[in-house]
Amino acid sequence: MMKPNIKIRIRDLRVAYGKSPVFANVSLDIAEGAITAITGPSGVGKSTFLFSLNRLLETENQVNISGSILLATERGWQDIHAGSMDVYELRRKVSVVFQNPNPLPMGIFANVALPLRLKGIRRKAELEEKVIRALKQAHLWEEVGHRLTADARTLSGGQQQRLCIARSLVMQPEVLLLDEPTSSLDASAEAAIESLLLDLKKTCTLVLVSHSRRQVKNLADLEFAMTCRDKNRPAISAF
Ligand SMILES: Nc1ncnc2c1ncn2[C@@H]1O[C@H](COP(=O)(O)OP(=O)(O)OP(=O)(O)O)[C@@H](O)[C@H]1O
Repeated sequence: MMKPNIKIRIRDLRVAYGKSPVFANVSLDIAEGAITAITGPSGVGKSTFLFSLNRLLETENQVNISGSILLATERGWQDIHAGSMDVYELRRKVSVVFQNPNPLPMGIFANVALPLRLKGIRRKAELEEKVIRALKQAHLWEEVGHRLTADARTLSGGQQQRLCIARSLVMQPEVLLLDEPTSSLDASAEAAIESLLLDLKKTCTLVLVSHSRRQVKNLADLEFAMTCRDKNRPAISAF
């Protein structure tokens, strides 16, 4: 079997809130075009790890991050913490889908078009083309194509989550970070998202935090389990 290309290279990563570390000494490679699952008990730091990959933790107070996270780009390896890295550009390339769907209080089309509008795209034809493509890619077009102006909050939970995935996909991300994306959904909505994720790895690198053994077994190409090394200091963990 050919060795996979590496999309994200993480070395000696340590994250602490104030003085207390959540984890330290985390080094691993995320393979390109694969689904990498991050598993482990509640509170071990899975979301913290995931959100470090597109600098989302910087919105938290008192967070201390050390170590390196390198992203493979068309210009070679780029350190995501380098001064030359534009954080908005990073988050366009490395996008997040949260545990609970978070559509904005506006129409279905408007939700998916929002990142494009924020980037200054105004041409109607371009917006339409990109939004429709993202909705199709997110396996949602068939269900919503006839009611694009309806409030996104009228969609079912599973449809809302696929809408949020479409909102990420509209910027054509290279990496999708998924934080337990199906844990708030029923079994049929979960199955729809799982088949979508398998499809997406043709175009994206996926990092999936999951609690479900079944999901990890069915979807993941690789798994990293976060564990607490020491019961008395459960904040420190390693893969
Ligand atoms: N903003 C914050 N300030 C301080 N501590 C935090 C903050 N966010 C998370 N923590 C702590 O960091 C640790 C790891 O939390 P995190 O949410 O990453 O764990 P997790 O493995 O994703 O948990 P779960 O599976 O329950 O979602 C926990 O002890 C949590 O209380």
